[in-house]
Amino acid sequence: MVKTYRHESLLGFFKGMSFPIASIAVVNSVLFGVYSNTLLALTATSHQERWAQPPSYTQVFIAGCTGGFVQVYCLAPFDLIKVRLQNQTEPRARPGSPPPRYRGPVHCAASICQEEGPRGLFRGAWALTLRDTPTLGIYFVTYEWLCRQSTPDGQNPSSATVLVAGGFAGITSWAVATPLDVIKSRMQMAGPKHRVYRGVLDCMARSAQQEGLGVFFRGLTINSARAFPVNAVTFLSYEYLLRWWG
Ligand SMILES: CN(C)C(=N)NCCC[C@H](N)C(=O)O
Repeated sequence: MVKTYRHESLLGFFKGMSFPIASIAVVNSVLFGVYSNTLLALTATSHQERWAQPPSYTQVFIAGCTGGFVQVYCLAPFDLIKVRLQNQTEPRARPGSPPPRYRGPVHCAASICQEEGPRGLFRGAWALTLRDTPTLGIYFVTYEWLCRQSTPDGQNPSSATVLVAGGFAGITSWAVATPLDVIKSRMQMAGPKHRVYRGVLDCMARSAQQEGLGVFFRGLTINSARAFPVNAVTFLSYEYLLRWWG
């Protein structure tokens, strides 16, 4: 934090923020929409009946994995641009200094398309699929399990339960996802001119060889600190929106 502040001022902390904001509504709608509809197809019970006739954990896991798999293809380009902008550490342009490689999200997207072709926007998508498919299964199972543990059978969980269960589901999912998150970000940073890795396994092996196993847990603390409030609010919004409109 200190280094980022000294080098890039407060603005350094907000780098790459506009794209995640634009994308989060779309990505979460796809994730929760596919999850709910898969659960509906598997159990034939609506969201209102879900706490009275709870689905099995296997059904929740399959629905979560399906949601995770589908949302990757909306998330991949936004995530790539975020990672490229966040890793660009030049101070803000001063008169006379060379401009940064990417001037903003739109310029970043256009440069990637120009230099790497439109498929370049999906660089790292395979690693993202490996990260998100099982992780989102675990995410929804953790949430369901925590809600059921602290709610009498057949009743809707309280808001406090939803907040705590959502927060811990977020932390658990990031604990599981962090090793592949590290690999995914490394693969996204490699361009066609600097293709550093031959694939996910090569990236894993070389990162572990060069930096030790600790490399797979980089960012875990900050991801977990962020995950609790973000996912508490995400699940509370999901539950209430479906109760009102579902
Ligand atoms: C890769 N992982 C850990 C997940 N996709 N976890 C589910 C939570 C997603 C939520 N939008 C967040 O950013 O925390």
